[in-house]
Amino acid sequence: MLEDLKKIVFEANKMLPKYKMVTFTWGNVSGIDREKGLMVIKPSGVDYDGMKADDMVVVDMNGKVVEGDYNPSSDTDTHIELYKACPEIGGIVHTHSRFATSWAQACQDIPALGTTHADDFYGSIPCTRAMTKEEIAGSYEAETGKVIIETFKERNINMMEIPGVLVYSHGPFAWEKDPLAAVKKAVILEEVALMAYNAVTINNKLGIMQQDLLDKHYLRKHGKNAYYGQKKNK
Ligand SMILES: O=C(CO)[C@@H](O)[C@H](O)COP(=O)(O)O
Repeated sequence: MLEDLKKIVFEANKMLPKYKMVTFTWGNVSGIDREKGLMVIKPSGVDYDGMKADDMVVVDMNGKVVEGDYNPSSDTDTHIELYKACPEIGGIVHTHSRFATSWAQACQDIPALGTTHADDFYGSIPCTRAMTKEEIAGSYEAETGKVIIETFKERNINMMEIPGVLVYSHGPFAWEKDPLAAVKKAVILEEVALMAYNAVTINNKLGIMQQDLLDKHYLRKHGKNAYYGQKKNK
């Protein structure tokens, strides 16, 4: 039901200020009803404090508003491009969380340095290239989505194994199978951005963590024999 999705997307958006992922009206969360071909997203520039579920904006997959009184988020076309590219995505989050945005502004991948990172991202979190003048002058947000997809294709990264990206000079996007899980992933992305910043500040000669350790932790949570949250064997 679209009303249920609006409530979920609303709750997910309200988690952003709760987890201190945004200031003022920055950031946005969306969800998708693939059967109806509709996306629900935060209204643009509306304060989180007074926001209601009914303020969420419903758009079709061309970005046309089909329900809602406000303009949809200015990042709507970026979200749409990501949903079109990866059918497994059910929720997308964009924030300006401080440390992830700092890595995006520095145009540096967030390196995989520890098991906290490995639990949720199967490798370094990529930063996109700078966009061309034409891309910026054109449909910037849609082009942003296309550049994200290009980054993952060129680097042969599975979007659900590393469900996050840094958009150069902009900030992080994170995604998951639903909006609430996507917000959790965005919070973890910010945490590992902070940890990585501290680690490289303490030791600027750090390399990426051992692949064996990365594999063990990622697969322990996401592999076919996942351990976390599973009932113990009889
Ligand atoms: O990067 C920007 C603005 O610089 C946007 O991503 C805002 O952070 C959120 O915009 P709306 O979702 O309110 O349109």
